Amino acid sequence: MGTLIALEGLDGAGKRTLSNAVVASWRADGLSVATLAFPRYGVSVHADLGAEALHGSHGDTAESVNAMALLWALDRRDAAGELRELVAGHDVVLLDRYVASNAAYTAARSHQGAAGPAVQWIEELEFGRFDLPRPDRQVLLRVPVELAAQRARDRAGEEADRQRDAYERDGGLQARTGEVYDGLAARGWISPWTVVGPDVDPAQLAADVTNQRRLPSEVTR
Ligand SMILES: Nc1ncnc2c1ncn2[C@@H]1O[C@H](COP(=O)(O)OP(=O)(O)O)[C@@H](O)[C@H]1O
Ligand SMILES: Cc1cn([C@H]2C[C@H](O)[C@@H](COP(=O)(O)OP(=O)(O)O)O2)c(=O)[nH]c1=O
Repeated sequence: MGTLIALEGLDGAGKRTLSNAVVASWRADGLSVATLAFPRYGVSVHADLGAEALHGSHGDTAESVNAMALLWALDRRDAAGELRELVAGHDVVLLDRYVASNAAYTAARSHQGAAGPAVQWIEELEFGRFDLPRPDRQVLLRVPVELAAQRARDRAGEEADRQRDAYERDGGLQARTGEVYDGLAARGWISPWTVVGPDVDPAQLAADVTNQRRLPSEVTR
């Protein structure tokens, strides 16, 4: 059994970039690592419908906080079996966004905090009803909202398939989402959190999060 780690943060925070560097560091240390990014665009019809809604399709779907959350949650539900297999077969599984993304964005869209009913609903839906594996640790890449927004704008300019969606254009939503993430980390929602900033050293983070929970393969060695 490996360690399941979820990387969380705002749009444009640098999750994908940090994830690549942390994975490279683990692999250099000889660990077997698997990665999965949510939403699983091009794999899950639910994820694709969600993205299309965020870019203006499917009528009023994107206006519904709960409809959007259900689409992202259904994507993960379909991945539950694969996730369990990945955890069984690797030392570390790193997820680029996981259930906390739904908790943070859903609460923020509902103008609620980290201890409010939206977060509770997501917890019961995804970890309860859908029985998704709980992450052993969650890492919050905490960057100033303006820096994340600037990076999302830059990326939209550089990559034709990364045009900013309705959430990314909503600065107020991003700021509230950042506050909910802070609250989730402070509460230790679901599992312990590690909070890092934009200047984090990926190799240090890689070492820290795997040392904080000794890998089962080390325990049996
Ligand atoms: N540490 C960093 N310093 C400078 N630019 C960065 C850094 N991390 C990411 N970026 C840039 O910011 C943009 C968003 O990063 P990305 O990793 O795609 O974010 P996310 O996955 O959180 O949305 C990309 O254009 C990326 O090249
Ligand atoms: C995975 C996930 C994402 N989201 C949000 C975060 C983003 O604003 C948006 C799309 O996810 P994102 O990872 O940012 O996709 P992209 O690479 O296309 O920018 O959906 C949720 O609200 N709940 C979720 O469960």
